Amino acid sequence: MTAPDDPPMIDRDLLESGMAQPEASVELVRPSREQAEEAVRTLIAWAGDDPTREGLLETPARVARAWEEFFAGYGMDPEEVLRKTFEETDGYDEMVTVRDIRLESHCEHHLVPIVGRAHVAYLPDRRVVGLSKLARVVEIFAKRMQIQEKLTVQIADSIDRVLAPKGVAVVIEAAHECMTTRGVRKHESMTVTSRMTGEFRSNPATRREFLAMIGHR
Ligand SMILES: Nc1nc2c(ncn2[C@@H]2O[C@H](COP(=O)(O)OP(=O)(O)OP(=O)(O)O)[C@@H](O)[C@H]2O)c(=O)[nH]1
Ligand SMILES: [Zn+2]
Repeated sequence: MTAPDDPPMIDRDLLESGMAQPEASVELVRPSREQAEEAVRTLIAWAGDDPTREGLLETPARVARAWEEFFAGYGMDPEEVLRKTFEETDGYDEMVTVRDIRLESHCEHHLVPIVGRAHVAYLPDRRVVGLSKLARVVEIFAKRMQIQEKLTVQIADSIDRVLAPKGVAVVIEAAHECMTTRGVRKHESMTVTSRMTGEFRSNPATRREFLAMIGHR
């Protein structure tokens, strides 16, 4: 039996499967699919409806499947995706920018959608990465429970770590449904976050060039 003051345990299988973020430090025991569906039935009843009526009978299973999509990013390794690079670039050393990457995430406070766009740029140092991989990295971190600031940093820093470029810039513009459909209900509000590393941080001209590329006012 575990003594009450033992250090918290991390479920190793869960960590290795990638379903837990590495910074997790509390006990993580992954419930079964059936337990997850039961939790949905509980929420339906708590909201005031009858989970046994025909229209809602399959809802717990559908919600579980939807969550597998919404949170698929726990099972994926963004650094693995970035590891395949190309060095035959004929000396290309200007900025590479992929802008307007559609972003769909969920806020970790209310578990409701965050929807917007991400713009990702880097200044290559000899090697470049497949363009789709930048969008894949956005996708992997977005498909987790997030706050926009952390999402922005995670995308930029993973590219920085794996590609070791001269700099990385990430800007995210997004609407948070927890601010639009509930709570303060500010329908038009957009949250803009950015993370700049290397030359994007140290050189105002590089930063300006990037902001012009993504059409920032
Ligand atoms: N910094 C940050 N805050 C977020 C993000 N997504 C949602 N939030 C905020 O998280 C906060 C949670 O505040 P709480 O006071 O604990 O929760 P709440 O009572 O539901 O707050 P209200 O939304 O103001 O009704 C709210 O201010 C949300 O707007 C995010 O990506 N980054
Ligand atoms: Zn929220």
